[in-house]
Amino acid sequence: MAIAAAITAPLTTPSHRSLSSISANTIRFASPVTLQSNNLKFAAGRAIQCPSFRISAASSMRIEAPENSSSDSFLDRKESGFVHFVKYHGLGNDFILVDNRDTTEPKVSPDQAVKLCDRNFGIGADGVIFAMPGVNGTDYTMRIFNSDGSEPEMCGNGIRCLAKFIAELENFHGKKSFTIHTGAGLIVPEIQDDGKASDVPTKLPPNRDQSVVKSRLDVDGRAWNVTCVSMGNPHCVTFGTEQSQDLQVDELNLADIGPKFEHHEVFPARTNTEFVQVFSPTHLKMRVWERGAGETLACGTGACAVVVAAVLEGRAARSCTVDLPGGPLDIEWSEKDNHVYMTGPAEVVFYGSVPL
Ligand SMILES: N[C@H](CCC[C@H](N)C(=O)O)C(=O)O
Repeated sequence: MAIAAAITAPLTTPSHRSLSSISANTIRFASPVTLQSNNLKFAAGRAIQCPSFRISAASSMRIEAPENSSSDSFLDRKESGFVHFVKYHGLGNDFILVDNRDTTEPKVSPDQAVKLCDRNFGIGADGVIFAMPGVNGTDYTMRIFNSDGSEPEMCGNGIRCLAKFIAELENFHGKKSFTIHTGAGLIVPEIQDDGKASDVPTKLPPNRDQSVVKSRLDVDGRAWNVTCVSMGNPHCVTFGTEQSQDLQVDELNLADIGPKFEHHEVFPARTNTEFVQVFSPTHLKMRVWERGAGETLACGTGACAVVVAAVLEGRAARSCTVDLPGGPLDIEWSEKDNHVYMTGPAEVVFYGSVPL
């Protein structure tokens, strides 16, 4: 079941609308990319302009709700003292999804999320995602806690799982659209009953066309070249050091180097870090150390950040397959509409109830 999902990270007001496309096989999101520079102060006192990509998804969605979903489904159970959830994953980047549509308060606290995400003493996941009531006129809101309890702005694999979760909860069939507010902006999935995904581009205000690529960042005594982008959440993409641009990602000790990037003083909100190997201009391989989650098997926003950074560094074409430890994602940064498309799976793993 291949699902592609969108990254939406409008720079500015949430007034723009974006659409995502979901089908039983493929969700395609279209996201215009604009560049904006952030000023970061490096330890050496040298400020670098660090581009932050803003992406706002705009396409439409087709979902085939599960045939057997019924009104008395498991998800309708409401015993007090328990949280009912559905475990989903997108390429092994796995999440506990909670129906939180009846309250604006997450039913699971950040501390409880840490416990639930524990792979030995809990359910086990990279994060907890809530389908919550909409705000400012949107149908739903997505909130997410990482497995360390921190709350990121956005999650690419997670939004694909959430869209499928909502379709099941609402028993969607036929043409249908709904809006999801996220910490990085709006996604408006539109279900097409003809199975087509139409793309409604979102117009983001032009940003300063400044961007700095392959900047030097000293980490752990080595001078890395990094391109930093925002998908609503922060990403630091590296293809290697000033000494060697031929990174062999499988040889990296991510548990050692990952936290040194994540907690580097130039990243006041911490960062997700993608380490990338280029097989060809259309085939990249990455490993990711996620902010607040550590090494994960996949990172949707990270894969998008990697392709945009690779294009800017002249290393890749605009359509690439990105191999992650959990599997491949197809990413396209469209020259035509400046959108980024991401295609990959989102799967239900199991249903469960947990006492809190
Ligand atoms: N840990 C990330 C959020 C999840 C992003 C990733 N799982 C994705 O699929 O985009 C952060 O703190 O920004």
